[in-house]
Amino acid sequence: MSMPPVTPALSVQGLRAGYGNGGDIVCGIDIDQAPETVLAVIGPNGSGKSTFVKTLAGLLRPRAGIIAVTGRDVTALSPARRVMAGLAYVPQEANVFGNLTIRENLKLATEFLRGRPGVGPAQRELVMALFPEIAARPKLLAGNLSGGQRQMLAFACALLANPEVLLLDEPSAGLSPKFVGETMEAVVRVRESGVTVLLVEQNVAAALRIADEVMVLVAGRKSLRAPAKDISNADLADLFFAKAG
Ligand SMILES: Nc1ncnc2c1ncn2[C@@H]1O[C@H](COP(=O)(O)OP(=O)(O)OP(=O)(O)O)[C@@H](O)[C@H]1O
Repeated sequence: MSMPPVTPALSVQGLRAGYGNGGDIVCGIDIDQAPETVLAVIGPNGSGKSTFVKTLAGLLRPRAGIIAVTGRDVTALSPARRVMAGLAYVPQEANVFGNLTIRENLKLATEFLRGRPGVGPAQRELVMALFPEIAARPKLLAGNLSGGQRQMLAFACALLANPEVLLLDEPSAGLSPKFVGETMEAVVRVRESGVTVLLVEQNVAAALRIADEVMVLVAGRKSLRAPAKDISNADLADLFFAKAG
C-alpha cells in the first residue's frame, strides 16, 4: 500500500515579483517544502532572497504565481491575514519595539490574533519554554537586549501566532559568531517544536549546519535545490561564482 502524499507546509508555484516598473527580481520560483523541515535559501548578494521572502510574507504583491500554506492558497491575502493563515514572518531589521519591555512586545504580538487556532496561554507557555532567557526577564526593555537575544524575542513574538510556517530573513545579520551559533540553535528548537522554517541566510556555513534542505538563488532563479548534507563547498563556489562571471 502506498503512503498518501504529504501536503507541503509551504508550496510556491511560478512566483514572480519585482518593484515598480522594474524587471522581475524573483523570476519564477517553485518550491514544495515538507512539514517540520528547515529550508535554507542562500545566494549571492542581490540575488533576490529578501525580495522572495517579502513576497511570501505578503509585503510585495506577486506578478504571477501561487503561494499556499498547508494546502491553502494565501496569494491574495494581506500580510496580517497570512499570519492568521499560519504564515509568520520575522523581518531582518526592526523586528521588535526597542522602547517596550519584553512582556509588552509579547503582549502586542498577540493583540491582532483573535480567532487564530492555538493562540493563547498554552502556546505562550510553549514559546517561553523555547526561549528561557527571554522568559526570565519580562521587564527588560527590548532595546537593551543583545543582538542575539533580540532575535530570540522576535522569534518568540512570531511563534505566539502558532504558525505552520515561519519565515526568517537573515536572523544572523550583524551578530558575532557566538550569537550566530545561538540563533541557529534557536532555529533548530523551533523546528523541533513542529514549525516549518524557511530561513534566508547570508551566512552559508551557519545555514548549512542546521538546514535539512538548501535552495540556492542566483539572479532570482532557483539554481540548486538539494539536501543540505549533499552540498559541497565546491558546488556552492561554482554557483556563486557563475553569477559574478
Ligand atoms: N525596495 C526596492 N526597490 C527597488 N529595488 C529593490 C528594492 N529592494 C531590493 N531591490 C533590488 O532587488 C534586487 C535583489 O535585492 P534583494 O535584497 O532581494 O537581494 P538579496 O539576495 O536579499 O541580497 P542581500 O543578500 O544583499 O540582502 C537588488 O538588485 C536590489 O537592488
